Amino acid sequence: MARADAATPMMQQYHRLKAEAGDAMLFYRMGDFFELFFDDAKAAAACLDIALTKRGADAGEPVPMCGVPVHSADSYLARLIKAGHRVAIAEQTESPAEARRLRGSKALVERAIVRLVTPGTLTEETLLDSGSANWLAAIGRAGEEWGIAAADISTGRFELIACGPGELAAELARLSPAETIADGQVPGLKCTPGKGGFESAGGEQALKARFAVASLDGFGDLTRAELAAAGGLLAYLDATQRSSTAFLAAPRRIARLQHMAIDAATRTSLEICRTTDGQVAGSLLAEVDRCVTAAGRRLLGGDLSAPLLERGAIEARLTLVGWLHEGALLRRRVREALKAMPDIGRALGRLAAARGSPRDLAQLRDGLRAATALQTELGAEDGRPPLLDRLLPRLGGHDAVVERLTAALVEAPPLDGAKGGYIAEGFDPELDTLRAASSDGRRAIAALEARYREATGVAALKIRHNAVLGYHVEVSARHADRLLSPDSGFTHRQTLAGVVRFNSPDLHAEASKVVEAGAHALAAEQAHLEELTALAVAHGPRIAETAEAIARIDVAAALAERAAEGGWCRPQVTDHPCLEIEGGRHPVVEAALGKAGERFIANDCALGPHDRLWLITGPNMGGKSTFLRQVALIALLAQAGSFVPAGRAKVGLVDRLFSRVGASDNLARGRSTFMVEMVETAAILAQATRNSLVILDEIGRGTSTYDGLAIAWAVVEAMHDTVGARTLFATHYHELTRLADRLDALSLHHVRAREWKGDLVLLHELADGPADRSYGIAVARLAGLPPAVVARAKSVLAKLEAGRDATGGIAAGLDDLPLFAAALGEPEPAGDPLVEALDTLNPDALTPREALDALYRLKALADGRT
Ligand SMILES: Nc1ncnc2c1ncn2[C@@H]1O[C@H](COP(=O)(O)OP(=O)(O)OP(=O)(O)O)[C@@H](O)[C@H]1O
Repeated sequence: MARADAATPMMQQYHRLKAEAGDAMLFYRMGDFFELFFDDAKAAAACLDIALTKRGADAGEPVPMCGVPVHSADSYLARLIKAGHRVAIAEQTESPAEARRLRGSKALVERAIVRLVTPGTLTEETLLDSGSANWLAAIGRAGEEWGIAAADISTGRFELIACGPGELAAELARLSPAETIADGQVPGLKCTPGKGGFESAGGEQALKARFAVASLDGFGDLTRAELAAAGGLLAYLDATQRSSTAFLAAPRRIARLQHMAIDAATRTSLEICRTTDGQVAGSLLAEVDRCVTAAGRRLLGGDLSAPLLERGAIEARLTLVGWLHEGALLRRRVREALKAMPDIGRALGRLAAARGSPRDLAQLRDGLRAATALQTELGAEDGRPPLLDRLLPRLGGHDAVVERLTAALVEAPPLDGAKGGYIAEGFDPELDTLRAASSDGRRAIAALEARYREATGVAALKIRHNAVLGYHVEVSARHADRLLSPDSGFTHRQTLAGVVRFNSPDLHAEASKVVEAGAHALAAEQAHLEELTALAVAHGPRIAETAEAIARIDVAAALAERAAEGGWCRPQVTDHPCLEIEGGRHPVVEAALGKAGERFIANDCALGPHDRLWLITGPNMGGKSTFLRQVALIALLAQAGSFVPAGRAKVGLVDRLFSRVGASDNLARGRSTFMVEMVETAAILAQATRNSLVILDEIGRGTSTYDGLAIAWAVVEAMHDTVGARTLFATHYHELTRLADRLDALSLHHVRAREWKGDLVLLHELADGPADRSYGIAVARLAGLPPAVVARAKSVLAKLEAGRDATGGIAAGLDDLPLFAAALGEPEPAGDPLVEALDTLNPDALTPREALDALYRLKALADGRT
């Protein structure tokens, strides 16, 4: 392609492969580089910040091109995948020498796409985050039923989930897949098109073939939608992996209603595994995580994303955490042992995907050996919890594999198998002979060097080796003459600045022996590598079980550690819909305050059938949001099987958790946030049950005062009367506190504040009853609003309050409303001009200057009225 050659055979081959790659970028292997052409080159050069060049021509136009070296391709791949690209890898499937031998001197090397790299089908360490699972999710459908097949081929986990139309989004939110595929569009979801196979009969066949079973009964009673999803998943894995088979353990069926339902908005709002801006740091996961293994970290993320619903399973986890919590010494020993364990789950994933290295085998050897040692150690402990007794057998049973790997491998094998040197001495006598021959040869060459030095009298003569010349004699240019004479026995090979290189018959003979023995030794090692890999993969399902058991023990020990560190308590879990927390704290806020040397104020909460809705008022910055979230997080932690940041906690099982924050807190999202808020509130009213926990933070404040109050009012009534879920409702609408007179199971609470010498002191302490006043102006002053404005606002407020008292306030008359009266839909009474003027103001949209003007206008209005 170096010259103007319209459709060279190579370009034809490129276009054919590119057509096959479809919308994926094509990495076209040329020697030591992967080259990209045309639009791929432009996009990749921009994304990777590498040089875009032009080369040759295609159809008369120069071809844009860029390339990445093969040896560092992984890091470039990682960046492209992160940026949302998919990449097809076209490898040379024969060597140039073979091509020439078969099809003549100008023959083009054959190439084929060996793999499609997509976000959900990665196995390389460098492309993956060690601390989180990497799910590929396929969505199947049969009538009204939906199914999800999810695989993490980096560890072989495989889940099947049946769900109804309304549950799909929440299940996917739990998995948070790196890639979601479907056959066509799924409303409300971003999916990549799959590679076909999304139908139940084919899916059933594919599953049977994959796991070599005659019947799928052993996997549970799979729905047609699940089978269709599995079909699509397996077809996609085959299409992307091509030259190798992705590792999958037998599918695990995730039963419907096995987990607390948490929708995507709630996950975001509670910042469970990531903060609102996508970081792990600052999330609940980061604050809880004391795992010492990457597998433990992945499992903990999964646990917090999917709290359990079954009391027995939760208690089993809590008992194990409790046991390790009490046994501080044992916990330390266990954690020390775990810390040294390699990530055998991912090592196995790489080996199974035929991308493993000798080091991965050594990791299995060391990891499995350590697992057996841990089994013995824990097996000797008294009073083991039942969950541990179920885990222990899974840690062992690897003796034969470990023995074989121990005999076969050197202690610390290289990451790259290409150069050999990983099979231990004494494992294979033939290999040892070949190695001896090669090292004899190298010794002979060393002897030859000494002999040549003597014969030529050139003390600085050296025998060197490089990839182009192989073994050769090298002398400095000054001494070259002695070797250049025709009868010297040396043949000239190369002259460089300063040095001249030669060959000789003796050297050639010895070198051939070395090279030949070396090549045979390498081939022998390669054969062993393949055989050992096959052995490990055949043993794979058992290894995957061990990896999971290790992760479970790590998570339990980590949670015990976290509890000990923070003085957390074991929650009591009950089926009764209550939520009693004494001395509860928000783990993330507490840690942040702790770093700044400040103390977190613990608060209590007591929700039950007769007091299920708490209406919380109090000043801005008073700690309302923090309190709401800490209660939700404590319930979530408890059901995930963790101790909780409280002095005492009793948690009635929560089937669904909802958290919503009023629109004005989310202005950054830039959509009609009030609309979003209302849609989400509607979803809660439709989905929450008596066993749910709902936290609503300033719902209704994204619109005008009257509308907002009216909506908040109606939502509180509906939560109380119809839904009956345990609810915490934080609001600035003091008018809502009147609802307490009418709604039996509603109680009033406030975060305390005090004005001291004219300054506002926020106590962050929850107390019974409504807040006495709103302190908005005091907070504004705290925030540094100019004294003149603060003073002016105070006098406006005084007037407003006087007006309000005279008319009965903006909620006047609501007391007489029958519940859900149609009257709520009627227009508001012709209002006070002052209130109406206030109503038209949107503080978020005002500049300070406009705000001041507005205050003057309001004041003028008020003056006119009195
Ligand atoms: N229990 C507590 N102990 C100590 N500090 C707290 C506590 N709760 C909250 N805070 C501090 O107060 C800040 C504000 O809390 P939060 O956002 O919960 O207030 P808010 O009442 O919801 O305010 P707004 O009404 O303006 O949204 C927090 O960032 C934290 O620093």
